[in-house]
Parts: sequence; structure tokens; C-alpha cells
Amino acid sequence: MKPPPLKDDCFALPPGVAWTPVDDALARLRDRLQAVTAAETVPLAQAAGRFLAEDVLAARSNPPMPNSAVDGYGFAAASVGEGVQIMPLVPGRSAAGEPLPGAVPAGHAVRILTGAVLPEGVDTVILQEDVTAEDGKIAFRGPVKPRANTRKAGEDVAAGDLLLAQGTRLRPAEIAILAATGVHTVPVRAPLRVGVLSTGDEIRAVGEDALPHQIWDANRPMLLSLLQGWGLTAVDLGHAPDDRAALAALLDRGADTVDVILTSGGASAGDEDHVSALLSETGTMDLWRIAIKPGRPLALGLWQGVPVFGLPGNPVAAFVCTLVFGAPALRLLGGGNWRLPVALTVPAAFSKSKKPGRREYLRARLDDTGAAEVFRSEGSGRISGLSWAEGLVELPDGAVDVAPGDPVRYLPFAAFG
Ligand SMILES: Nc1nc2c(c(=O)[nH]1)N[C@H]1C(S)=C(S)[C@@H](COP(=O)(O)OP(=O)(O)OC[C@H]3O[C@@H](n4cnc5c(N)ncnc54)[C@H](O)[C@@H]3O)O[C@H]1N2
Ligand code: MOO
Repeated sequence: MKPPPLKDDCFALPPGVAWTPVDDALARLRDRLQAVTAAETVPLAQAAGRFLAEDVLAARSNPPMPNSAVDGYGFAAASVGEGVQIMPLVPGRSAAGEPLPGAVPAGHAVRILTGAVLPEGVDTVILQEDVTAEDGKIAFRGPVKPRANTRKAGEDVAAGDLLLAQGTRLRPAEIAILAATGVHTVPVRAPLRVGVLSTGDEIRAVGEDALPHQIWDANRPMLLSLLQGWGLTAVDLGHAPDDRAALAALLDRGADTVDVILTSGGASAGDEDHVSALLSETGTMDLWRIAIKPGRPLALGLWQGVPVFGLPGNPVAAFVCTLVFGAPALRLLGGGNWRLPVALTVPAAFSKSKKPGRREYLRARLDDTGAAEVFRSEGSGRISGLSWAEGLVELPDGAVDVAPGDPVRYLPFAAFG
């Protein structure tokens, strides 16, 4: 079942807006985007990493019956007083998977193992370390706390409880709770297919020969591997020269095979910026001039109903825009909940005087003391700095003077996606 398509004007900005603050751009993406992938039911073994297409209720309680949390002896707390207690043991035992048939009479105890169902007449368990067992009897010191060392039926989750909400990503912990509560097939979204293409006459594909005025395509392999790391289906759509027909053909191919397209290069308004030009022709394009550094030009549009993120060509800008805007947007498009990365507040290991007007993302990593150091250059073509970095320092939209020791927001790369 395929959800309805996105609206033609989903990326429209209010008229007269010049520089869109990052938070406004994010709010707009959150409001305008929705799941575009089909819902399907898959066995739990194939559900890891997927987003739930519907709320899921627990099919059974966890645990299903009251059981023992320890290896020891079970009895009714009501039979236990203060001081030394001696209790006869009933024959047999209750083990996990092998419950004791029948009841344990008042004043009697039963051998019980971790995970075993509490037999009728047992509500409390004493640790075997606290007991002397001899000649079919046990001795221990009272009082005991009623229900000690036991787990109530449904104390974790009760049958019929809302287990996981629509849009939840199924991580190992979610897989475990689904398995434990008897939900063995799950309604999930199909994996989001994201196509990546590069543009520009200067670009040569990895493995091709490059003349001195040509450069190898760094963005496409970078973005494809970033998307794969996020558990998305990354599809290589190739490279288009600065030629509108060739680019249109690649976009057509993308529209037939993927759910979202990321392009890099040609996003601004230069003579050869065909991504923005083509998307403008379809009438669905909005060039978002976002108050962000790096990554100012971000062209957003629909190509035959498929959302296109026209990323800037500079590799650092393409990477940062994919993290800042792509990660939450792709999550929504794939059926997930809106989620922004959680920043750590850490001391700065650098100084910087920042002008007002746009939010800045600096390539950064934490030093031995946990302070954020930043790459020596802010050049948007300096790919080596991305490799040096392990995250980004986010400086606010307004002016700020950062001195060593001042708190700054640090976003580890792992916090995105
Ligand atoms: N007059 C202005 N010029 C530029 C502005 C501006 O505001 N006014 N902004 C600059 C900034 S900032 C960026 S970022 C770029 C973005 O422009 P495009 O998206 O049109 O990118 P291109 O011009 O196609 O490429 C920019 C740069 O990146 C290199 N590149 C492109 N694709 C790849 C690739 N796949 N792998 C590696 N490197 C790539 C390309 O060769 C250029 O050097 O515009 C600025 N100009
Ligand atoms: O997007 Mo540009 O590379 O901001 O610096």
C-alpha cells in the first residue's frame, strides 16, 4: 500500500523570504514531509532497522506468568514469621520450562530455579545462599519481604499494552521486546530507496582517467556510503555533465527507481547550475537560501513527484547539508518519527569570533580532555577535514565570541541518521 504523493508545493517558502534560518528550514521539512514508502508485513528476522508502519500492541504479557528471579526456595510469605524458620520441602522442583504440577501447601517450601513459574501456593522466594537445606527441610531467618525475588506477570509489559508506536525504528532492543511479547510478524515500511547523482563537466567517476582540469567524484561515493550506514537503500544514479537533457534523463531514471533523489553540484543559480534550473522548469522547485555555513544553496523540488534534494557541490557543504537536513528528512520520508540529533555541551578547545546571520558548522572532534577542537580550515572543499573530524561544532545563528573553555554544542557524526 503506497501512501499518497507529496504535494506539489511542499517545498514552497513564504514569499519574500531571503535567508531561511536553519530551524525554520527544519520546521518546514517536518511539516511538509511524510512517509513515501509502502507498508508491508515482514517476519521479525527481517525487521531490524525498519520503521513501524502502525502502532504495535503486546500480543502476550512479559513475563506471561509470575516467576522466580533467583535460584532458591519458594513458599507463601504468610507462613513466615520472625526468627529461625524451618520448613519441609515438597518433593520435586519448579524449573524454567518445567513447572511443578500441583500446589505447595502452606508452611511448606519448594525448590525453585531462576525463570521457573511460581507454583500455586508460592508467592515469595528466598535465595539459596540464605538457606541451609538438609534432610528434606530448609532453615532460614525470618522475616521475609512478601513477593521477594519474584517477578509479577506482566510487570514488564501487559498483554494489549501499546508496545511501540508507529514510526519507531526497530533497534535490537525493540526486536527483543517484540519477540518476547509474541509479535512475530510486524507492519513496517519498505526501506527508503535513495538515489544519488553528481553533476558537473569537471567530474570523473572513480576508476576513470582524469585530466588535470578534471576531478574525481568524491560526493557520490561519500553520500552513498553515508546513506548505507543509516540503513537506507542507496542507489547509484551516476553522473550527469552540465547538460540539461542528460541530467533530466538521470532524474527520470531516478524517479522510476527510487523514493528520493540527492544530487550534488549545480544547486546555486550560476550559468551551469542545471539542477535548480530543471527543477524550476517543473514548477515545483524552491531554491532555499538557508542561513547556514557551509551549504548555502539547497535546491528542493519534486521531479515527477519524487522529492529531490539538490545539495551544494562542495563536498563539505554536501556532507553537512545531508547530515543537518537530509538525516531528519529521510527519516520522515522512510516512515520514521521526526528526530534531531542530540548535541553534547562540551568546552571549546578553540577561539572564534563569529558574525551574526547564519548558523555555522565546524568540523570538530573531542581531544583527550573532552574539549572540542576544530579543523584548521573552514574551506568547503577541504575533504581531509571531514576525515579528520568525528563530529560538528554548531555555532548559533547570532554573533558569538568563543574562547577556550566556553561551552559549545558538539554533534557527533553518529548522532545523525
Ligand atoms: N556567486 C556565487 N558563487 C558561489 C556561491 C554564491 O553564493 N555566490 N556559493 C558558493 C558556495 S558556498 C557553494 S557550496 C557552491 C555551490 O554551488 P553548486 O551547488 O552549484 O556547486 P558547483 O558549482 O557545481 O560545485 C561547487 C564545487 O564543488 C565541486 N564539486 C561538485 N561536485 C563534486 C563532486 N561530486 N565531487 C567533488 N567535488 C565536487 C566543484 O568542482 C566545485 O569546486 O557555489 C559557490 N559559488
Ligand atoms: O556551501 Mo558553501 O560550500 O557554504 O561554503
